[in-house]
Amino acid sequence: MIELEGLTKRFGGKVAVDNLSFQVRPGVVTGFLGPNGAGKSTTMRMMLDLDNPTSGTVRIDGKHYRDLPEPLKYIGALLDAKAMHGGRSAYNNLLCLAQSNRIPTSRVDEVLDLVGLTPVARQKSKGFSLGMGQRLGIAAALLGDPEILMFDEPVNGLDPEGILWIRNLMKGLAAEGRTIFVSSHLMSEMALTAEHLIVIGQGKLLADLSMADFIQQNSRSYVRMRSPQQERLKDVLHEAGIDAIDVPATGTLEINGVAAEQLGELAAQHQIVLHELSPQRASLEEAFMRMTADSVEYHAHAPGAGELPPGAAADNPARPADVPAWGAGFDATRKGGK
Ligand SMILES: Nc1ncnc2c1ncn2[C@@H]1O[C@H](COP(=O)(O)OP(=O)(O)OP(=O)(O)O)[C@@H](O)[C@H]1O
Repeated sequence: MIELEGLTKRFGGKVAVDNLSFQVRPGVVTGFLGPNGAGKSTTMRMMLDLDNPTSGTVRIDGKHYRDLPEPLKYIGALLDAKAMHGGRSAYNNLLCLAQSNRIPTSRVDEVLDLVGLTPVARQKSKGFSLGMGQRLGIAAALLGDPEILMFDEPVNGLDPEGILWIRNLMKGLAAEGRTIFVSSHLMSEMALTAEHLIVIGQGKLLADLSMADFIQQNSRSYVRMRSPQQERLKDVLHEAGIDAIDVPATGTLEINGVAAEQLGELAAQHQIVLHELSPQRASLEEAFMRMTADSVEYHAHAPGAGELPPGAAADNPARPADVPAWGAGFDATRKGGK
């Protein structure tokens, strides 16, 4: 278990982490999300005592990091895969870590095997590809067989097979009852890996909830309809008092707040042929973009480019102007702490 209480970090006048309080619980993979510059790495560094908080505390299994007798046996972390000594072999990098943390040498071969680096164990790590470097960093995190593991962007540089491997590894470690805390910008990957989410923006807590609740509360669901008798369908919907949004790009209609069953029956009553009748649920990416739209520090302003994915917020007529950017269902009282 990791517990943060009022954690704050200022760099000069800049507040990088702003009064963060949350817990990371064992037995599930907890995803850590936030736009660029939100304060994720700074938070993780303070969790590992690599940065001093301006105020607030982090406890690892109830203790401050510096009071853990052999920290690697409690918490393993992959923060920067390039932090390894390039002139040393993969084996020697891990051996040094093992010896300085009183971890049996036999564990070095075990973790090398676990991450698939045994064939290159004696090669200098400076010749490693990005993906091999990530695997070595993960091996180092696993060395002390810790109950808590933290990974900052662990799938960076990994190929699809490597991404699948780390996903299964993290899920497997969580299933063993360990605490797994992972940051990633790859929303599709996070959606497949994490069960719980902590979301921050400009250093502040925006959400602390399950993946399912996060998506449900921060995205709209709607029904998509397509018919070869589209104009007739629009008239029928209009007569029934149902608002349909025309999406010319896809030749579809989008309907909010009416069940697909009801729409299908209405079409059938009027003998309208349907080529599509599909309930839509937004992706984690859309939910994330909606929630963090107000706290993105660095916007790209390409001509004509929207800042949200298709269907989200600004270009989405379904989102009324008075709905806050984190979505209609999101409980604003959750902002800043549970
Ligand atoms: N050593 C430092 N000195 C001054 N400012 C810093 C320092 N480290 C981080 N910051 C600032 O603190 C804020 C949070 O940075 P941090 O790297 O923690 O964000 P992040 O969420 O990890 O971002 P990214 O997703 O881009 O990695 C940023 O505005 C950053 O510029």
